[in-house]
Amino acid sequence: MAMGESVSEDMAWSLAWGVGGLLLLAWALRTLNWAWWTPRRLERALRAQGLNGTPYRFPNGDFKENIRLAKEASSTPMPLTHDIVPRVLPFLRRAIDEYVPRVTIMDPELVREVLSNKFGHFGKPKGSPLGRLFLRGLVSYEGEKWVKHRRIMNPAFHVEKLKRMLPAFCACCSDLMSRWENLVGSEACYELDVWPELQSFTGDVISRTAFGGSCEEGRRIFQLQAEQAELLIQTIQNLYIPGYRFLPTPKKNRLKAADREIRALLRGIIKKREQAMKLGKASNDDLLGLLMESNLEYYQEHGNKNAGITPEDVIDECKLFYFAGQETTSVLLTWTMIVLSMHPSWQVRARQEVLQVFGERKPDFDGLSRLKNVTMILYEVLRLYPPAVFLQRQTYKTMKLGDVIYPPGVTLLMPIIFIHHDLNYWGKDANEFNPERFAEGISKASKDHVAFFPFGGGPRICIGQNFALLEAKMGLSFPLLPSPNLLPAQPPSPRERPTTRRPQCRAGEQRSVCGRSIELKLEERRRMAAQQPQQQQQVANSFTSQFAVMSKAQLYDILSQMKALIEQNQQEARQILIDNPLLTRALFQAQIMLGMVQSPKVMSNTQQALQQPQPAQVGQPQIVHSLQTVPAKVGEQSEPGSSQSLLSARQQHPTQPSISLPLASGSSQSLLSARQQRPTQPSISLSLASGSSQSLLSARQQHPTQPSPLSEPQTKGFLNLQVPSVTPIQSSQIQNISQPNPAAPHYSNLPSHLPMISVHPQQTLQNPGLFNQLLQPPFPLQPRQVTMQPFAIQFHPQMPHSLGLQPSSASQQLLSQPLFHSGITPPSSFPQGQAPHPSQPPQHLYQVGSSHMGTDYGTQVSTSMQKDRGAPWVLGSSEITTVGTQLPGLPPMISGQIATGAGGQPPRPPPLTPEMEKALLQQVMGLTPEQINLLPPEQRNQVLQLREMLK
Ligand code: HEM
Repeated sequence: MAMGESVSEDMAWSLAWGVGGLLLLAWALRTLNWAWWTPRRLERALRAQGLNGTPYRFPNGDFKENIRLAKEASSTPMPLTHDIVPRVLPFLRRAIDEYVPRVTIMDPELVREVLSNKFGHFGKPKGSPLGRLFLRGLVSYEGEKWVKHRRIMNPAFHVEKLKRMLPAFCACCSDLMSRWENLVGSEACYELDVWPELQSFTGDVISRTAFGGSCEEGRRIFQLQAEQAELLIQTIQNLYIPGYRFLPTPKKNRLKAADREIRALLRGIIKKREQAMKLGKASNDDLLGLLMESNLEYYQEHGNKNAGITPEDVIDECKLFYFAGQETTSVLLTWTMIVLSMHPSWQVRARQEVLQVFGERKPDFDGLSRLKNVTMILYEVLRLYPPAVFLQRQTYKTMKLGDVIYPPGVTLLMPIIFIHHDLNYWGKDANEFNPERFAEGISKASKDHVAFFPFGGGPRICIGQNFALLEAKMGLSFPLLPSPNLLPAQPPSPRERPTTRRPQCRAGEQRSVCGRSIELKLEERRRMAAQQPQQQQQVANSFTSQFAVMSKAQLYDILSQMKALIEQNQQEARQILIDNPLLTRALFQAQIMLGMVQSPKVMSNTQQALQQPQPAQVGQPQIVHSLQTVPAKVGEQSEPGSSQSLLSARQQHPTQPSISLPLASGSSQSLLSARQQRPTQPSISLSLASGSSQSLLSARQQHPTQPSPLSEPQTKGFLNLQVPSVTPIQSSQIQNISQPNPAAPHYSNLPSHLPMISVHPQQTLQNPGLFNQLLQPPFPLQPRQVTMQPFAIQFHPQMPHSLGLQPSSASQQLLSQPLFHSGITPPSSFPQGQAPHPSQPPQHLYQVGSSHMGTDYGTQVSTSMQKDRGAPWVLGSSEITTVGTQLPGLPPMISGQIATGAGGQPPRPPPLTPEMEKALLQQVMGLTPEQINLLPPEQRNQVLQLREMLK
C-alpha cells in the first residue's frame, strides 16, 4: 500500500515535472520567437528591399541607446525654442539623420494612406497586455466591435451635444479662475505652476461632462484613474518580459484594486442613470447620458437586445474618456500658455479678440466659434507641440506602401511631431511660432495639407477633437477676460524673480509631462483702462507733457538709449516700438523737438516709408531709422545735473499698459534703459531714475487699444502668461515625450521612400505620455514587430482579413481622396472616424462625431464655427489691424495729438510749435485709405474726423 502510494506519488511528480518542463519549453520557444526569430526575419525582409537601419540587438534592440540619448537630451536645460524634436525624440531624430535613405512614412501622403486603413490591412498595435487589462474601449478595438462602438459614441460628440456641455465647461473655468484669484489673495505677486492646475482643470471638465450630476463620484473615479495611469506607466516602462503580467507585484495589486473601485462606482452611476432614464428624469447632457441614449437608439434600431453595448463596455468607454481626453487637452492648454508668454504680441491679439467678442460676458458657443486668432494660435500650438507625438500602425498582411513591400507584423510609426516640424512642408520658419500661417485655413498652411494631423486621420481620427478644441478655447478665453478679481501678471525679468514657486522640471528630470515648466505670474495691478479711452488719452498727454518739460540733453539722452537698444537688437526695438505706440509717438515727438527731423521731411519720409518700404526696412518703425541718427555720445551733450533719469521701457505685457507717470520734476535724470532680457521676452521698462530723478516715465509696453492703468487701484485685470525666465523648458516636461519603441532598431527612408526599420522588442518609451503609451501602446502583440520609423498602421494577426472596416466603396473613396486634414478636417472623402458599415450610406456616414466639421478648419467646433470661418479668418479684419499690424513707420502722434486737436479735448502740449503741428496735420492728410484702415478703430475715427474738419 505504502509502496503503491509512493509509486503513484512519484508518477504524479514526474508528470508534474514533465508538464512543467513542457510549459517552460513552450514559453522559452515563444519568447525566443518573439525576441529573436521574428525580429530577425522581419529585419531581413526589410533589408532585402534596401532599407537601412540599426541592426537588431537581442534582447532589447535599441532600447538602451534610446534611454541613453533621452537622458542626455534632458540633462541640459532646454532653450526657449520651438524646435523641440531633438529633445523629444532624440533617438529617432538621430536615427533619421544617420540612416538615409529613410522611411517613406515621413511622407504625409503615405501617412494618409496608412491612416485611411484601406482594406483594413493596417491596424493598431495591440499594446501592453497590462495596459489592455486596464484600458479598453474604442481606442483599442478593431473590426466590427470598433465599428459598433464608434457609431454609438459618435452622437455624443456632435456639435449640438457639445453645446449642451458648455455650461459644464464654463463652470470649470469659473472655478479655476476663482481658485487663481484666491491664490493671489492679497499678495502683490503670485506665481503658479500651470501644468498641474490645467491638468486638474481638464480632469474637472471631463468629470463634469462625463457624469454631470454625479461629478463627485466622477472626480473620485478620475483620481483613481490618475493613480492607475501613473502606476501603469511605471510598470510598462520596464523591459517587457512575456508572462510578467501574471506576477502579482504590489503595483499590479494596487492597479487591480483601483480598477475594482472604479468599476463599482461606475456601475452605481450607470444604474442610477438607467433608473432615471426609465422614469424620464434623466437629463442626458453628459457623455454618459449621451452614450446611453445612443446605445438605446442603436439597440432599438436593430431590434435586438444584444445589439448595443453592454454596461461593462459603457464603463470601459467612460474610463477611456478620461485617459484620452484629459492629458491631451491639458498639454495643449499648457503649451498654449507657454507659447503665448513667449510671444506677447500674439497674447495681445488673442486677448483683444476675446475682449472684442465677449467683452465682460462669459464665453458662449457662438462667440467661441468666432475666435479666429485663438483658433490659429491653437492650431499652431498643436503643430509645434502635438500632444500625441506619433502614431503607430502595424501591417496585418503583406502590404505595399510606396515602393516597399511590408510583411505582416511590421510596425509603422508616423511621427506627427517630425512632419509638423518639417521644413519641406512648413517652410524655413517651421520651427517658429507663426499662427499666421493658418490664416487661410489648414489646407493653405503648409505645402502639403496632409502635413498637419494632430488628431490623427482616417476612420480612427480622434473622436473628441471638437470637444478638445471647444474646451481649449474656453479654457484660454477665461484667463484672457477681465475677470473681476483676477489680477494680471507681469512678465518677470530674470533678476526680478529669483525664486520660482514651482520650478519646472530641471535638467535631468525624467517626468514626461509637457509644460511642467510654465508658470503664470499673477500680479496685483492697477485697473486696466481698456474701457476708458479717456484715460488713454490722458496717458498720451502725460507722455507729451513729460517730454515737454525735458531739457534737450535729457531728450538726447533718452533717444540715445533707444538708439543703443536699436543697435543692440533691432528686432526687439522694433517690437517694442510697435507694441508701445505711445512711447513711439513720444520719441518721435522728441526728435521733432530736437530738430532732428524737419517737419516736411518727416512727413515725406514717413509717407515714403509707408508706401515704399525699403527691403531692409520693411516692418521697421520709422522711429528706428530716425533714431539711428542720434549722436552716439549724447552724454557729452547732457546738461550738468540732468539726466540720468531712466527711461527704462520694459516690455511687460502688451495688453497691460501700466504706464505710471509720476511727473518729472526738476532735474529728471532720465535714462532709457532698455533691457534685453531674453530673446523671447524683450522688455522695456520706463522707470524712475535713482537719486535726483523723479522718474520721468515708467512705461510698460502697452497696447494701443488697451489703455494703461492710472492711479486708481484696479479691481480688474488680466492674466498674463509668461515663461519663467530662469529655468527653461525641459524636454522632459514635454508631455508625451514618448519615444517610439526605443528598443527598435530604426530603418529610415526618406526621399527614396525607403523605410527605416527598427526591430524592436516592443519596449515602451522612456518618457511615455499617457496618450502615446496608452492610446497607442508601444507593445505590440506577439510576435515582435519590426518598426518602420514613421508610419505604419498595424493590424494584428487575429484581425480577420475581411473585416469590412473599409467597404470597397469606402476604400475607393479613400483612395481617391487627396487629403486629410490633420485629423481636424478631413476632406469629405477621407472617412473620418466613420466605420464603414454596410448599412451606412457612403458619404455622411463617414462623418462621425466630426460630421459637422468642414473640410478645412475641421477643428472648428461647430457648423456655426465653420460658417464663421471664412470671413473672420481673413486677415485684414479689424482685430488684426488693431493688434498685430501696428503700422510700422507710421508716426504715432496721429493718435494722441491729432485726436486731441480734433476732438477739442485736452489742449495740445505746449512744445508743439505751429510748424510741428502743421507737419503732423500734413501727415494725417497724406495718409492713404489703406494706411488709415490699418489704424486701430479709435485712431481711425479720430483721423477721419480730423480730415473731415480740415477739408
Ligand atoms: C488636444 C486634445 C486631443 C488630441 C491631440 C487627441 C489626439 C488623438 C489622436 C492623434 C488620436 C488617434 C490615435 C490613432 O490613430 O492611433 C485620437 C483618438 C482618440 N481620441 Fe483623442 N485627442 C484629444 C482629445 C480627446 C478627447 C477630449 C477625447 C474624449 C473626450 C478623445 C478621445 C479619443 C478617442 C476615444 C480616440 C480613439 C478613436 C478611435 O480609435 O476610433 N480625445 N486622439
